[in-house]
Amino acid sequence: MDNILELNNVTRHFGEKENRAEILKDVNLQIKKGEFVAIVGFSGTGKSTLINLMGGLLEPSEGEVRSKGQPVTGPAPDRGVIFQNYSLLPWLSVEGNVGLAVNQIYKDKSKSERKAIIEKYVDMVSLSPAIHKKPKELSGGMRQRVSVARALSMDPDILLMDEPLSALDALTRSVLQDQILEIWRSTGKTIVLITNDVDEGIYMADRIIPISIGPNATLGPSFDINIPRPRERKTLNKNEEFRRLRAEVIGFLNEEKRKEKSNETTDSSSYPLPDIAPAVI
Ligand SMILES: Nc1ncnc2c1ncn2[C@@H]1O[C@H](COP(=O)(O)OP(=O)(O)OP(=O)(O)O)[C@@H](O)[C@H]1O
Repeated sequence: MDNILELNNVTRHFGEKENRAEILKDVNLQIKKGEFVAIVGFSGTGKSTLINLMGGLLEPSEGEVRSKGQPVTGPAPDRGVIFQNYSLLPWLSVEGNVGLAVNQIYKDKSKSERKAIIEKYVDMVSLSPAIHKKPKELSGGMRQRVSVARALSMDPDILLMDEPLSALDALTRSVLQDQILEIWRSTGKTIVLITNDVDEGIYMADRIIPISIGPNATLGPSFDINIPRPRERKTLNKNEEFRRLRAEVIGFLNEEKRKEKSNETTDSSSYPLPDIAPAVI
């Protein structure tokens, strides 16, 4: 099967000369249509940079991103991005926020057709009773559902999710995990989920890929998750495959942390002496 999304030797830095920061290096990734891939890593390693590259919101410094075989040169409606911070317009209702995307994509449709599309996606995330509410009247989980509905309303082939659930409490988080899984199952979309939670990645995805710690962060090995669906949340941590995968992915991440620490201690320039006067004995 052809890859719907491909990253070939992608490198990305920010700044120039003494301010140059090497964030990602030689990132290679192939994603098949309909796959659910989770990318997991520590904070600040370059996960958002990676999703922005996939979404066409950032350009690679080297290498290329391809979507359905074509080079990605900017954002496009077939790649919907869902951000961690919801990014809703506070003065618009749920209907208005989802409508922004719908009006942009379905310019040729009549007002009533567009209204029906908005309602369909608001319903898909179970927010119909709150359709006229403004973001400040919604909980964090509800706001995130609005941003999911907004991304879905453009009917993208690929949903790129940048830690969409990390600001939510555990209970809301698990409800939304299941809602996203149901949307994935019923629509057949391809999903890339960035997360800082290994368990979440294994519960939801077909594959989980840890990302190393930068500078020059890159993707680690890809672990296939051979746990039948639907996965039973309550008994998952007793599942042998779950435990093995969890140990391997956490093992990779811990080893990364250990390497980072040992680099810090051998590099005296990044290990300044404390600014205190010696004690008089
Ligand atoms: N536009 C930018 N200019 C300069 N540096 C940037 C820019 N965007 C990101 N960075 C740097 O790149 C590194 C990776 O950032 P990124 O947001 O991709 O990490 P992350 O893994 O998503 O972090 P978190 O999990 O905390 O959201 C950070 O050191 C950040 O300061």
